[in-house]
This record gives sequence, C-alpha cells and structure tokens, in this order.
Amino acid sequence: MRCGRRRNTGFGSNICSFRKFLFFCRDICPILKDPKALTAVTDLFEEHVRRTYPQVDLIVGLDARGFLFGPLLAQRLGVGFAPIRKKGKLPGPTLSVAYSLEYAKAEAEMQEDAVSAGQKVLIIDDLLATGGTLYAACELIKRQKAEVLGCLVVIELKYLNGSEKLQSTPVFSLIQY
Ligand SMILES: O=P(O)(O)OC[C@H]1O[C@H](OP(=O)(O)OP(=O)(O)O)[C@H](O)[C@@H]1O
Ligand SMILES: Nc1ncnc2[nH]cnc12
Repeated sequence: MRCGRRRNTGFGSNICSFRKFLFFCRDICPILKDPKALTAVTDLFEEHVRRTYPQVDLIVGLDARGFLFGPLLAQRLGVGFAPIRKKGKLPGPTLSVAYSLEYAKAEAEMQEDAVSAGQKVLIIDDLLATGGTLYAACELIKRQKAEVLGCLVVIELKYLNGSEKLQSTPVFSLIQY
C-alpha cells in the first residue's frame, strides 16, 4: 500500500497516512527508519513510566507493532516483556478473548503462564483506534489476576473514543489525531 502523506510537526513527521477500505490509517513504520525518532519515542515512554508507574513489573505488547516498542521499553526499565498474539500463533496452553476493530473481528491470545497473579502490568501498542484490541488485552491480563496499571500507545485516534471503552484504565499517547 502506498504512503499518502506525512504531517510535518514533531513526531507527526514520522507518521505516514494512507487509505484502507473506507478508513484513514496511520503508519508508524517511518519512526523505525529514523534512529533518532525511535530513541525519542522510547525516551518519552520511559520517562512517563518512571514518573507514573515506578512499581511496574511487566510490559505486555500487542501483535504486531506493540512488539516493536515493547521490548525496547522493557529493557530500558529492567523488567520483562510478554506478547499477546492473534489467535493460533502461541504454543502451549493459552487464554483468548474475541474483539472487534474498525474494519475486522479478531481474537487475542496470551500464554497462561505469561503473567503471574498480582503482577503490575503496562500494555503497549502502536495505535489506539476503537479500543477493542486494548480492551481484549486488559481482559486477558485481569483473567490471570494481574493488575493493569495503564496502556501506552504511540498514536491515539481521539475521534474514535477508544479510551472510553477502556473505562478507568489510563491511556498515555504520544500523538493524537
Ligand atoms: O483500537 P482498535 O480498534 O482495536 O485498533 C488498534 C489495533 O489495530 C491495529 O492492528 P491490527 O489489528 O490492524 O493488526 P496488525 O497489527 O496485524 O496490523 C493496531 O496496530 C492496533 O493493534
Ligand atoms: N485507522 C487506523 N490506522 C491504523 N491502524 C488501525 N487499526 C485500526 N484502525 C486503524
């Protein structure tokens, strides 16, 4: 798919926009191509987590682009990382939750031993749209009796009100549209 246009303010210049079906999509791939931008994104997440959630035990990243930012942040913080994947990808016993996105339905899965009861968890992804994916991730973590401290995303599509679906779980985003 061709990249349409880029914003030219702050990090926004590293976000590519394109159309998919009837939707206007945002792509974080240009951040990955620019080492300074990727470092700055990681710095901002690290700064926020150290200030707001010093008690965090584990970073959980969402399939697929949460895997690009999550391990970098976990390593900076000196905590572990665990993946939530789309259905059918993870080995061993798993838990799953179905959810809807802007343009599809899917199922999120997590390994049963990925999170321990009582652990304090932050969830990370590239983008919050309708909130279906992050909501499913919160459900998976709560079912394992761990605590979700909050969610971190590079981009939040405010006009889709995804944070309302997450109710009292705080969302920290670096760029809003
Ligand atoms: O807030 P929501 O409406 O749930 O949408 C957000 C999700 O959609 C995108 O991934 P997508 O599921 O399209 O899959 P991909 O990572 O495999 O591209 C994005 O990376 C988020 O994970
Ligand atoms: N508008 C959007 N842009 C990028 N990824 C998305 N996932 C769901 N909605 C999206």
